[in-house]
Amino acid sequence: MDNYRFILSGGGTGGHIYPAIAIANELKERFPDAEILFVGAKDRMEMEKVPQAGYKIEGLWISGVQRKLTPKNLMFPLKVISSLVRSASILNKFKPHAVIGTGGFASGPLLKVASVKGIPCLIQEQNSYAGITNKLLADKVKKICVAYEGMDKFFPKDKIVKTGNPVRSDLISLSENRDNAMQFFNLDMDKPTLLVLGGSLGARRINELIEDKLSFFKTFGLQLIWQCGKLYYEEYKKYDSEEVKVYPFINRMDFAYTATDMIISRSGAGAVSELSIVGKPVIFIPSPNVAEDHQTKNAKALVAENAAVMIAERDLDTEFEEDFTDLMLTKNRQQELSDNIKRMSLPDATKRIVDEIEKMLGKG
Ligand SMILES: CC(=O)N[C@H]1[C@@H](OP(=O)(O)OP(=O)(O)OC[C@H]2O[C@@H](n3ccc(=O)[nH]c3=O)[C@H](O)[C@@H]2O)O[C@H](CO)[C@@H](O)[C@@H]1O
Repeated sequence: MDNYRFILSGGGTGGHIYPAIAIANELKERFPDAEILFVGAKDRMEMEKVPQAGYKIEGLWISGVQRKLTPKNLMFPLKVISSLVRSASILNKFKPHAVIGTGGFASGPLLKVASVKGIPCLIQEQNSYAGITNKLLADKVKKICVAYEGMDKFFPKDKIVKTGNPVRSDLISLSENRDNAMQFFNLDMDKPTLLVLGGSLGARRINELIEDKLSFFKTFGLQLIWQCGKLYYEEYKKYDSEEVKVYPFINRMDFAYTATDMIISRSGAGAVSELSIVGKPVIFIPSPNVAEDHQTKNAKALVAENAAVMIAERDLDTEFEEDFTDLMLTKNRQQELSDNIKRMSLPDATKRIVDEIEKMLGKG
């Protein structure tokens, strides 16, 4: 039988959405007749990105809880009840054989109801520090696919499988050649290119840094692809020029990774997994605003293997120019970082997760 029905749920940021899309693509590859439905949160990024990837999505009325007491929080219990009812109705109608959650608040109510109904559920945790939704679901689900060691601090040991993080297949084997990629961004073939990534939503402090260093980058003859984030685009689009290409969001990450010689990036779990596969020199600037400072931990794991450079936001003013110059001028060091980061990649993560889904279905 391969006319299975699967529901994938996760979202809020790209870090939860793209793993779900990668898993869906692999399910479609193995079970071409399978029906796939996504469930996300209304008004969040997944409502746009999932249909772009060719899948149907239903949106729940749900959001995270704010740390402070706000009017939005007063609505939270209502939202949870409404989402639980809506999840039950989606599950009754679609009758999935398995449900996969990739984190973010939308996956909470859906997987909760699915597990109560006895539908086999699997969750995938991208970070070395477990997200709250996945922690709450851990007892109810059958399997938990993780990317880091030591996750039994958060989850029951017997459910954990270390698979790595799913990466979209077009990023696993970059098939585009550099000329096409440069043409796509309208860049000069003969100049070195720096890619700046602020995570799926953009990063204010990285944008401020880049704005401040534009003439510094020019001294190296660099051209830039600068993903500033949807929220910040109005502020930074004025810098878009022949040598600096400013984007709210890059849909063709395959082109972006192919075009560039050097990368400055946040160290969200997805970025780290992708950049390990891409194998180019990276300077990580972790977000200090995430739970348990997990982006710093992600980046440090690479720095410990001499596979990337990391600069904390608080050190940017004093260290950035020196570290960047060092790396730009030392080709050997660039090569060393490229080789070492590539060694840390786990390119078959998606396949391994789908193997686990098959086992849950009693196959494989
Ligand atoms: C601020 C915040 O809460 N960040 C979290 C969020 O990061 P964030 O949402 O930034 O996610 P990741 O770094 O994990 O992944 C970003 C994903 O977005 C894609 N992308 C990004 C920019 C762009 O222009 N185009 C594009 O397609 C990347 O290719 C990648 O697939 O989820 C991660 C995974 O749970 C966490 O580790 C991060 O700490």
